Amino acid sequence: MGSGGDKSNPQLKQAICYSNVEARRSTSPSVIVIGGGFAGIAAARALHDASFQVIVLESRNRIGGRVRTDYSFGFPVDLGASWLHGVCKENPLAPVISRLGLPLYRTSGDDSVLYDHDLESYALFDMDGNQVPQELVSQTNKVREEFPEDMSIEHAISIVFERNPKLRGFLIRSCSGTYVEWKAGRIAARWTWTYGPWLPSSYKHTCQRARHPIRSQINRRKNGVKVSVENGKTLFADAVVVAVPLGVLKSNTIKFEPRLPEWKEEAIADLGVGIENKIVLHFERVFWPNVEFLGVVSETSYGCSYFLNLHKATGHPVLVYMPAGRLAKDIEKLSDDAAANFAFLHLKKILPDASPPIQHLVSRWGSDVNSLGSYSYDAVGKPHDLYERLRIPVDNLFFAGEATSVDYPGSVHGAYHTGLMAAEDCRMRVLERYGELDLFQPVMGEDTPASIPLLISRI
Ligand SMILES: Cc1cc2nc3c(=O)[nH]c(=O)nc-3n(C[C@H](O)[C@H](O)[C@H](O)COP(=O)(O)OP(=O)(O)OC[C@H]3O[C@@H](n4cnc5c(N)ncnc54)[C@H](O)[C@@H]3O)c2cc1C
Repeated sequence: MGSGGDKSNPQLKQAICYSNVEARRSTSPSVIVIGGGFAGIAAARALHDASFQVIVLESRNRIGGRVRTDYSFGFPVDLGASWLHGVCKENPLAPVISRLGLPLYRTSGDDSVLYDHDLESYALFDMDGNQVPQELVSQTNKVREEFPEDMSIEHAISIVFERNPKLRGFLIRSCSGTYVEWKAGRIAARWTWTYGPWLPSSYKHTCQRARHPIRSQINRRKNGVKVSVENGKTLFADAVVVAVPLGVLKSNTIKFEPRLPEWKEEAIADLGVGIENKIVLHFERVFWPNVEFLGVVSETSYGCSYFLNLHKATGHPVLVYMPAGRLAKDIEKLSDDAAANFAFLHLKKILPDASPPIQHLVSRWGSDVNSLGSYSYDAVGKPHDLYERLRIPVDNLFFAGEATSVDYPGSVHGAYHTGLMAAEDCRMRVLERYGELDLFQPVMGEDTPASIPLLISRI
């Protein structure tokens, strides 16, 4: 059995420097990017292209962050992100994916591609193994669309009950068992989450391989920033882009000197971080129905489950169990074997003849010190401007990452987009200081193709 646990390396190793020295003057500005996920790499790339000297500090021995593809089964499996949400509408990553010619596989429920989403692709079962009628599932989606204002998910579900008392039993169970539960009672129901095309051959293609460092103290100075990393090494630059996860910012692993302003600290404290994990089960053969998702509904949220059928998109006999919220947190306390067994027992409830998996992978995004959570979320009753507050620069410190994205929080394209925005803010600020506005290239290159057709297939 393989383990999907991310082998983090908190020890400082070495910094990676993107150097294009020939192309620069000796006065070319410098930036340190902390965090090599999509946000950090996007910022680093953009600033490098704008003639900055860029150092990326990354605490794992890989880049990609919450995008992680595992090949131990002999084919790619994503333990973090795998969907490109809203890709046909306004996903800023779409042109990158197109340029790389990566094939996409379309899954159900995207409100742009599949507005008439094909609910036949879902299969929810109750504890007796009976399939839950599809119209019950669609009611939850309908409520999501109707209520743009801030409200808890519990409240939203109660509205469905008022309107459709006969749905009561089923709805509470099916909702609490899927992605709603992981936010339940705590997240504001803004209903912006959409399901979109999915990239079966993994996100990894859009990252580059590299190895690097960190753990730090950031000292803001009038003329630049000093970053002291845990092995005693000190780096100086004109600016810093902080692109670590919100969970890491909350943990205070990175010290800011002087302290960040109160409004920024509040944003870090008040935005929520939720957990969702993937337990990937590799079987000898397929024995389940040909649907995209298999769900189990039950009286308690712990009895509910949600499996993604990778076979439909990849042809491999793989199911991905996706626990969220408190359940995900509790499962992280189990060993990999016990976690896989827990998922398998859920599967046996609906498919009693299921044969055990031959391999498994288990993610632990909540306890991994390099992420400390899976996604940011907007908590009920908290101010609505927290994502923006988290993004706003503080002097020569710039912030990027999914939790700084007003438009697309909790997503890869949100992270990517904020990386580009932070790079542009950084470029402008440093230019103000250098006073040579024509020296550097704009960060958002004009050569970005407006639209390249995406390769979206449906097997
Ligand atoms: C299970 C799961 C499924 C998901 N599914 C999807 C999906 O289908 N589609 C989608 O769009 N999004 C999805 N997401 C969300 C998406 O993965 C994230 O929003 C996105 O990858 C975040 O990118 P980021 O650059 O902001 O942060 P990260 O990718 O987390 O990058 C931050 C980087 O900072 C590094 N770091 C941490 N601490 C330090 C430190 N002290 N010093 C230096 N470096 C540090 C980390 O190692 C990491 O590389 C999913 C997430 C999870 C966990």
